[in-house]
Amino acid sequence: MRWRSAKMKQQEDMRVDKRLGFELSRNSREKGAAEGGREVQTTRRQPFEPLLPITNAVCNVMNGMAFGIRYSTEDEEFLRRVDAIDVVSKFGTSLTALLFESFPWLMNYAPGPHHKIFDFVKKEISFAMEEIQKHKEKRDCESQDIVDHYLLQIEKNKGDPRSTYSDDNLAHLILDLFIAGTETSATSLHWALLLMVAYPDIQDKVYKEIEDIMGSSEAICYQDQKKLPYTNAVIHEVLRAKYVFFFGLPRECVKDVKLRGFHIPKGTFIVPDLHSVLLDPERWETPEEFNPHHFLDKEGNFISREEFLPFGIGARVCLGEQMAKMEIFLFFTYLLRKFKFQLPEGVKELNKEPLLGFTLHPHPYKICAVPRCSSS
Ligand code: HEM
Repeated sequence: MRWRSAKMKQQEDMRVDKRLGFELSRNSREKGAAEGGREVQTTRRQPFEPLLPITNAVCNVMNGMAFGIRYSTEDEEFLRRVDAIDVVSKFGTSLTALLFESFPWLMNYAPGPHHKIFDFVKKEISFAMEEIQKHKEKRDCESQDIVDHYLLQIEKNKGDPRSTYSDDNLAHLILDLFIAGTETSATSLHWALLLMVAYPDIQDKVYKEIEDIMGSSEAICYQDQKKLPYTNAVIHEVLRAKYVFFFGLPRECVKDVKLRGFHIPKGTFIVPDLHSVLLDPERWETPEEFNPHHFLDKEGNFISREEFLPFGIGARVCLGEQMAKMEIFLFFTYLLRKFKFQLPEGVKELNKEPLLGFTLHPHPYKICAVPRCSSS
């Protein structure tokens, strides 16, 4: 089966059975994200680049969700896998990958990084296959992670010739989740810390709100975002102002469509431009500025905006939207409560422009994390 059609089929599986993955118990996701936040923390006052600890933490949350395993961030196997996932994600969002999707027969002959990628993919798939096997061997336990839930579906659909549930599809589906869900969330958090350093007043307001509302001892859970309107607005504004994709995922039109007078024939490739919505000057008061007030009313209450579409919209909206929102909220609040992030001595400012690519990363930067008195 071709790469693209195989991917669609596995994601369809996820949507068909709502209990899979994102309907897993909220507790396990929250616990995972909070533990991940702890891994990002550093008590070093020395300048450090936060991307690696953030990526490790996000990757570990995914490991927990998919396989029910958590690694020590020193673990060599874990670091090898994070590296492989990073390489595959970067390839998956590159122009070479788009070319490969469009002309697979041609790309098989062309030299380029995609040949190396296949080795990484094979290793990740065989890792997933081993984990699936281990899960099968101890099937007496309660269903806890994506593999457990999916294996249950394979069993239930045994004998149905139309069923697409299989070990192979499961392994590819998990790889897709790692690719779609690691770099995106990690990049958003990378932007969030940069912006907090660039706008220390906003950082202090977030800290004050968390301290005033939550106190310093209470653990924060995802529902608390309702009690923290300013913090919630800041996170939404990070996702809007520093949107992580250069352009949306390409889609293929499956039938002739008429849209606002335009005829779009079946088979047309559509590349959505979500920046046109997220930075629309007719919709946002100060589209180019980082301004949390886009999501606050005059009384300081959080307001949802229909123009806020970083996860897309419609039938193929981001599958991990809820998980990403939860992860970013929990990591962000955990870190801002523990540390004041600031520029290293002698550094005047950070570059707020993105590096151009399919995913829009900040330029590499270093910051200091100074423990907050009440939580150190
Ligand atoms: C800040 C974080 C994230 C952003 C901004 C984001 C954004 C998006 C966007 C714009 C799409 C395309 C939607 C469309 O075509 O209409 C998408 C698709 C997808 N996302 Fe995310 N995403 C994020 C995190 C995640 C996470 C954490 C996961 C999984 C754990 C995930 C899994 C997926 C999958 C599987 C698809 C393909 C869905 C399909 O084709 O039906 N994403 N995402």
